[in-house]
Amino acid sequence: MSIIVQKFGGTSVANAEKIRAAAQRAVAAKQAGHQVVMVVSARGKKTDELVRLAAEMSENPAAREMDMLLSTGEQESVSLMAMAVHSLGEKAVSLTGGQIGITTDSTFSRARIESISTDRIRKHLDAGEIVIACGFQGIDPEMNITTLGRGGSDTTATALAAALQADECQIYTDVEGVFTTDPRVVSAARKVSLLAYDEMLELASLGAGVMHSRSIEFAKKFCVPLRVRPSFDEGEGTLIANTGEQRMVAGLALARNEARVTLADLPDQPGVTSCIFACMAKRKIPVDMVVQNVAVDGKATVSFTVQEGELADTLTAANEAIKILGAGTIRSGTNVAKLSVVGAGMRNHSGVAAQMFDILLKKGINLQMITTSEIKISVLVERDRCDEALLAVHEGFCMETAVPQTPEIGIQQKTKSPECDQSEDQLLSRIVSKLAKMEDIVVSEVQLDESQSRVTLHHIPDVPGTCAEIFTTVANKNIMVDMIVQNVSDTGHAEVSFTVQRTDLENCLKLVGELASKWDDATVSHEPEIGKLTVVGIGLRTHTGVGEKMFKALADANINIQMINTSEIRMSAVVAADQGKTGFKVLNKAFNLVEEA
Ligand SMILES: Nc1ncnc2c1ncn2[C@@H]1O[C@H](COP(=O)(O)OP(=O)(O)O)[C@@H](O)[C@H]1O
Ligand SMILES: N[C@@H](CC(=O)OP(=O)(O)O)C(=O)O
Repeated sequence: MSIIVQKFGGTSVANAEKIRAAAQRAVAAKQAGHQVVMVVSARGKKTDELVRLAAEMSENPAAREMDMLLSTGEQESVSLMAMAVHSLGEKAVSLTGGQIGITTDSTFSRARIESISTDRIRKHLDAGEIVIACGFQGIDPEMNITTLGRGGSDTTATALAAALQADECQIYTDVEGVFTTDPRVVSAARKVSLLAYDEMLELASLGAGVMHSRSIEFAKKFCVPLRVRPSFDEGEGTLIANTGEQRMVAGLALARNEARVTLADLPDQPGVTSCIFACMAKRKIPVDMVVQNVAVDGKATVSFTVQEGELADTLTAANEAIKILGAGTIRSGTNVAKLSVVGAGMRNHSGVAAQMFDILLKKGINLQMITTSEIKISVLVERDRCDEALLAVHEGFCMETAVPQTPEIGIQQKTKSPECDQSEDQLLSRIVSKLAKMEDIVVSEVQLDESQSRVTLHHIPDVPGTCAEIFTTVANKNIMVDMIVQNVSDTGHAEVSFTVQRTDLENCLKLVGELASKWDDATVSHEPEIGKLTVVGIGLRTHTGVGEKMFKALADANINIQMINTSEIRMSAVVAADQGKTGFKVLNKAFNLVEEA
């Protein structure tokens, strides 16, 4: 019999009427012939209330007691839900995380799921009961109650769906589905019918609040079709699954509360990035928008962003790194927000970044930092203008219209869509079947690309429009740009590096040379042959250990890193061409992957 998991978020169970409506939905699915598992969050703002209550008791409540407290919000709603189902004449049983058999590690307030025993759930389902599970919680090996981190009920739902091999995991919420961007911020946002796992993974980790990125990791790893649906009507919502659709721009995400950190005057030698990542990973700080540009005068600069709430911890970790490295200075700033564009089709189009930069130029918004990955572009902008930036990019790409928009700038390359590649799915399922713990990191592949060159523009004006001009000029000549990194500037001048195909290098140098000659003191440097090493997997950025492992393996092999970019599905490092093959070997070893002959 088919199993359906239905998750109801806090807003969908906020009062008795809503609880009854959710119960009716589960009963309807049951009566349509499915076995039904409901995952329910705490009602309305209950979890926030509990957090406030704890703050009244203590400035620094014990983590164990916090989890004990917060888990009660879900316990309240599952029992009410079971009563509602009973009153509709169906059998139902409510279960806590521990009763279900969700075992986690002991990291209170952000525990990771280790395993789920499905025996008890199956017994209840086979007895014709609707199982109503508490979201967001589990139990550690010492029987302590743990919670999975705020918003963690999505994770419970997809993890249960994965363990039960459910036919669909439905996430019921207070909007029609996943929109091109938060519909509460941009009223013209449009609901998207279909998204690829990778697109949703990137959107969720870059700030789209509708889903928790960890839950998409489960869905992708275990191939669970996810459907985000409205709890208030019969809308079909958004299906998140493997799809070959190649939209240039599928969605936008805004992370408002970012902080930027720059470590400058670092020695330009192997091990620097590794040391910084290790210090961050030790404190479990997820860093994003990591930008390391080519060194100038033997001194390297690494910038990255973290959530503002993590800044104090990050600065302590950065100080530690500098002490270990024996050199370096730290700068940081908080009035910034990160705006990201995500779309699986951008991997084949030369103009998405150029068009985004052009849209922001027309608003006079400066790009303080840029990083791109295969299917996303992130820029750091002034926080006070981030809503304006979001709106402008949404409008500029005509995202309110249902027809996929192709950028006006650049061309589309004809390449096959990787999502349709079945061998990739098989590779993934082989790796997932060997995981010791459900939330272990999945690294499926290491790639070496030896077909690219690196181009850097030094000392360019740090004003709106510079990058728009560079990348529009390049895209208009049909040159495909792969990685782009631009570091934070505190000097009025910036540096931007990018990679292009070696066959396009000559053309590209001519174009950027002409541009650079217009700007006082701007110069161009390049490296005709580089190696681009990429680690491919799922949830790479949110698991802080992946960067640490990657950069340590490269440092141990004495390989210097010239450029970095990171995303949820890929982490890339540019190294010297003659070190590419060694890098490929050591990374395969570090991630226990069999090296291909
Ligand atoms: N791209 C997006 N699409 C849809 N909703 C989004 C998006 N980005 C952010 N949101 C916000 O996510 C909210 C739903 O998530 P959440 O409040 O966690 O719901 P729940 O209580 O059901 O878990 C919506 O109300 C919406 O404001
Ligand atoms: N109640 C928890 C878990 C959760 O996922 O809630 P929601 O589904 O309402 O986002 C929280 O507020 O974090």
